Amino acid sequence: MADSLPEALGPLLREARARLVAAAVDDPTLDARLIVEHFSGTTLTQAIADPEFKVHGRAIEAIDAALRRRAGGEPVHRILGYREFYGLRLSLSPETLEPRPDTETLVEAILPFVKAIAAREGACRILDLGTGTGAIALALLSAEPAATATGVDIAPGALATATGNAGQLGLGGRFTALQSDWFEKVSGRYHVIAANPPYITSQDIGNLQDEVRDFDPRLALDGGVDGLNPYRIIAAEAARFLEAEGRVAVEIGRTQQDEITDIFRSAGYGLVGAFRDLGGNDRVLVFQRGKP
Ligand SMILES: C[S@@+](CC[C@H](N)C(=O)[O-])C[C@H]1O[C@@H](n2cnc3c(N)ncnc32)[C@H](O)[C@@H]1O
Repeated sequence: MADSLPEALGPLLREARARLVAAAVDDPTLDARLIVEHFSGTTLTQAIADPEFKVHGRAIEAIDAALRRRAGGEPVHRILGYREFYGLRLSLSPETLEPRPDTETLVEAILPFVKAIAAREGACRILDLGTGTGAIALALLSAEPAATATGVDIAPGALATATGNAGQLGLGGRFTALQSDWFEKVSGRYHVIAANPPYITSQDIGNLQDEVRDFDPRLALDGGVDGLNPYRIIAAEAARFLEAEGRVAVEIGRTQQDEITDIFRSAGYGLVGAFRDLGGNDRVLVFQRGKP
């Protein structure tokens, strides 16, 4: 049985960090802070200004339980139940992928086009395929007030979470959730089709970091035998749902740029933008139909 946690905020943070160091957690300082602040409702400023501040017993119990889960390998954001994405707090659920900072590259890549269309036409319609928490759609809606988005997912639990997130962020009036196997139930035409589809090969799933393999849903990760199945479907079917001059923006695995460009070229699209993530990896491709 581990020692009980101190009540005073400063020592509590130190002990929380020490437990995570002992469990060889990757970033023990940050995770200890996130857990203590979340369950005690305190801030770093408070810990510095008033380290003797007493945290109440129920919060200590919750922090203790959360530290045990983290030490047992559960990702910190799964324990907190939310993750920040593009400055938005998004709730997670068992059926949603944890949105990653790499995916913010897609938002940044397509946002200038979304804004240009909204300025020219007074509206921009976005289709977010495999919306998960709603991350991509909601980030774009938060940045462009004239945009509307339909978030598609095959997982009903993901759509419930995305709808909840849209409501929490005051974006519910411009976000529609649609349960569909990719385009199966989609109708209408969109200026932007965005997707961060599953792109890990089925055989590589077992080699992923434990925190990804054991806690992100398999449906959000597995892109089939070569990891490219969802891109083939999107490239083959997007044209019927795109406005003239519309763009398709996809997140990709870091080694997939050439193969995915070929898939879209064969379907009549040209590559009009390629973007790297902050780690310098190829991460986002933007296509337009009829371009060389
Ligand atoms: C990599 S996750 C991306 C989630 C979110 N867009 C993000 O970037 O954080 C892929 C998403 O595609 C969804 N998905 C998987 N297969 C699908 C299908 N056949 N039709 C629609 N969505 C699917 C999964 O449920 C998951 O939410």
